[in-house]
Amino acid sequence: MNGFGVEVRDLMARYDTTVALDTVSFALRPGVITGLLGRNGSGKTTALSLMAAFRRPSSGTLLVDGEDPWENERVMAGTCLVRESGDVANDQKLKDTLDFLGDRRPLFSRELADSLLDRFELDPLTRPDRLSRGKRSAFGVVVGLASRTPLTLLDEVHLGMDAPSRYAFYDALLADWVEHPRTIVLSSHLIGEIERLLEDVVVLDRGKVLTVSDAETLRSDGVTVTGSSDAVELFVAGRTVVARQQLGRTAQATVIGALPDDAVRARQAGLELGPVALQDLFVHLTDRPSPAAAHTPEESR
Ligand SMILES: Nc1ncnc2c1ncn2[C@@H]1O[C@H](COP(=O)(O)OP(=O)(O)OP(=O)(O)O)[C@@H](O)[C@H]1O
Repeated sequence: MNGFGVEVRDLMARYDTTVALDTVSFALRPGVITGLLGRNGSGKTTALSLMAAFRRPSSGTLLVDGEDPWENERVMAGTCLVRESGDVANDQKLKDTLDFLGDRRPLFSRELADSLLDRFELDPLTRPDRLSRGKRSAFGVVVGLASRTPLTLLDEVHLGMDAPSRYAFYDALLADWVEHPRTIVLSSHLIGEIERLLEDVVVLDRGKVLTVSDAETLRSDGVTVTGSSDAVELFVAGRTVVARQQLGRTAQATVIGALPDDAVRARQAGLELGPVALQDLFVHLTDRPSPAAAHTPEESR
């Protein structure tokens, strides 16, 4: 399998008095696209910065391709972290940055970079500080994908990009990963948009690991039930419903905790079962009801 694996054991990261990661353990499978998900401040950027050796852990073990990444030339040359800011020299022409990366990164593809510049309508002779926010993000995407590093870490890189550009990014990422498999970590709040790309998922919450799973197993924990409102309500009575939708007389409810006889019961009731959106599961997993709201019945969304 191509790509670097990552092993994280009892990892702690502190900023003065703030504990950003609290004895966190998980592994990233080599050659797999993993979603690193979590609410604001859950520790995603910190975790990615540690993997890219931008920071040192306070304690614990972090291995990238079996080695400590800190000041490790081989591992650092094989790792590319692109953050929301783009992580590129602002005062250099895009073309010069790409020339520099082409010299420095052995697997860098200038052909891919040029085709992505075209796709995102980026002028190679301009500089990042003259670009709009979305175009600057798009250039971060160009750098991240064209580097083809064995470990590619993309931290909210799509911020500011409009929907057509984001979808072009997702398509390009998937197409290039299929041709050149490598380990890619995607951090994003737009879970609905990226979920089709993700094979594995790590969910962080307040500096702790909430879930580590392959996306399919995670999804199989829930089910959507669609049909006439009354039948749906009867089916989900007493169960954990995390989302509801209503279209005329047809209702859809998303239930967590699939039961073995769900398929039979649904057929008998004339209901259709379907897969759960990762976004709904994520909201459920990371939900923190306020004390006042904890006793109110579940509301329709
Ligand atoms: N430079 C810093 N100095 C002090 N505290 C920091 C610093 N960077 C992050 N933190 C704190 O560490 C915790 C984790 O932050 P981090 O940026 O890793 O979260 P995140 O999941 O990437 O958040 P977001 O989704 O909002 O980008 C937060 O409590 C944050 O306030």
